[in-house]
Amino acid sequence: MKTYDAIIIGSGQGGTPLAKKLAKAGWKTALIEKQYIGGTCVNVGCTPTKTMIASAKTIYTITQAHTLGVEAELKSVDIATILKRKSDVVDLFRDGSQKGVEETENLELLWGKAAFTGKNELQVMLNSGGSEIISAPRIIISAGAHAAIPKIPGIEDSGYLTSASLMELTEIPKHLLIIGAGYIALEFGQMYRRFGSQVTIVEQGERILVKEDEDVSHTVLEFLQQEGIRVICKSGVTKIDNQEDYLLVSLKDGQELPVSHLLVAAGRTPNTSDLNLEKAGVIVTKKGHIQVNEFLETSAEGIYAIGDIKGGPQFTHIAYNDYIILAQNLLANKQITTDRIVPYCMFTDPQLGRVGITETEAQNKGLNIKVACLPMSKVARAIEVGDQRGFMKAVVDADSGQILGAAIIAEDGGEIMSVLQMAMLGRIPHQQIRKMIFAHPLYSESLNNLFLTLEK
Ligand SMILES: Cc1cc2nc3c(=O)[nH]c(=O)nc-3n(C[C@H](O)[C@H](O)[C@H](O)COP(=O)(O)OP(=O)(O)OC[C@H]3O[C@@H](n4cnc5c(N)ncnc54)[C@H](O)[C@@H]3O)c2cc1C
Ligand SMILES: NC(=O)c1ccc[n+]([C@@H]2O[C@H](COP(=O)([O-])OP(=O)(O)OC[C@H]3O[C@@H](n4cnc5c(N)ncnc54)[C@H](O)[C@@H]3O)[C@@H](O)[C@H]2O)c1
Repeated sequence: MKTYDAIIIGSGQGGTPLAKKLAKAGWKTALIEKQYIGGTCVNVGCTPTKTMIASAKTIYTITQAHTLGVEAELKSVDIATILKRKSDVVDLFRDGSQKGVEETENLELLWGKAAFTGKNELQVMLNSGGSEIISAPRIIISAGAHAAIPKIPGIEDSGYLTSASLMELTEIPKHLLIIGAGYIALEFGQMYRRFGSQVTIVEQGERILVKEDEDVSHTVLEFLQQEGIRVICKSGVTKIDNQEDYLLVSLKDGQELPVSHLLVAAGRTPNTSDLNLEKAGVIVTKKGHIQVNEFLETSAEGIYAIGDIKGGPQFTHIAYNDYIILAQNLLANKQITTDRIVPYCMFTDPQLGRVGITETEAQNKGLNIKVACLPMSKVARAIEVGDQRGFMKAVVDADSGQILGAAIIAEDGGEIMSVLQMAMLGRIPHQQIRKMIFAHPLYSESLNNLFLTLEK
């Protein structure tokens, strides 16, 4: 049996840098990966989607060009070239990451599937054949999640797509029906609508993005509908009939929709079921996520979990930040916790940049708050570039002036949100941002005016 100082299962955006960091600190480290270096983000998540969304944005820009006095015509959408460009970018990121792993001293990359055989022991079913038993006093589980497939009669025979397989489809769907109205549904829905698909989104909740404030969810719905996307909420798919050349999708309200393709975007299931976690004494939650404390420690001593597999917000920057926390705790005996401000950005167009608490959450907690709001139609930069969709909103503590949360729906909403995130971290009150100097005429400059609304 081979022994290491640390073993990491999964080479995502937390697992890979952690493996390199521990190895560089002199720990004999093994990184186990069953498929591709880079995990979901690089191979089938953020990188390919944002690359393809750039093509969709170009289509939109062409269709809007006349409003800026430019006559332009969209001739065709070349999905083969869009997919090729996407694959090239993925390869670039993946290869770079793999090279980095292979060149790191003290780090051994094992291609295969890991499962626990004991407390500190794993069996790796090697992709090259055979298996290996390895052990370490520290094991970090970073094995991610996969698309959840709801149990719907007929779904198995429907040839349904997930976010991963849709990005391999060499045709543009005639009519794409999407189950779910979360980030994946909305990003893909808008992208494929712009590519030319008819798009219908079916959501079980009472509205899209149900965790966001109602005004946020309403504004996002509005700009999606403006592009001709149909959104059906408080509904669900009850049955799918695979007809000869189309799918007949039945909805809860009795509607029957003939569609060409089905995308399942109904959340993600943690990759815990094949890990034999019970052999190591690692407890999972009812939803199958690994239970961790604020130090990312599992119920078993010496075993940690980072990224999507542990539940909570599922973002690349969270997996990466988990690595930052754990590396310091393991290597420098620190006691850093996961108590952190969580930013995120949905890459629709306009984007939804979000950080901290929502207005509704603040109200439910009984906090003494003020809410600043500014429509993008009052933002100089938005007027100049000709895209006035969306608004900026910030929730502030009425007593201290500290920013508690923000939602920015705007062309570069994520970047503007990040400015407010920095203010939250630096504890800069809104009164100071109101008078702060920003370069004119940036979007961020309008944070002056956003907080001016609180003085009126
Ligand atoms: C379509 C899509 C778009 C997204 N866009 C964004 C975005 O724009 N921004 C953002 O922040 N987040 C985005 N996300 C979420 C983000 O991709 C994830 O939160 C992030 O990748 C999670 O990283 P992770 O390391 O926890 O898991 P993963 O990246 O999934 O890595 C887990 C790795 O473990 C490997 N593995 C699993 N089981 C085993 C095993 N038993 N043995 C060996 N290896 C194993 C897997 O092959 C995989 O490589 C998106 C997700 C999707 C699906
Ligand atoms: N820009 C980004 O950061 C980004 C982009 C894409 C994905 N992601 C991450 O990927 C994860 C997965 O995304 P997602 O959109 O699949 O999940 P999600 O959890 O964000 O949304 C799933 C939606 O599907 C609905 N749903 C579930 N089952 C359903 C059913 N049977 N019928 C109808 N509706 C149903 C849910 O009510 C929910 O609204 C997210 O947690 C997100 O963090 C992030």
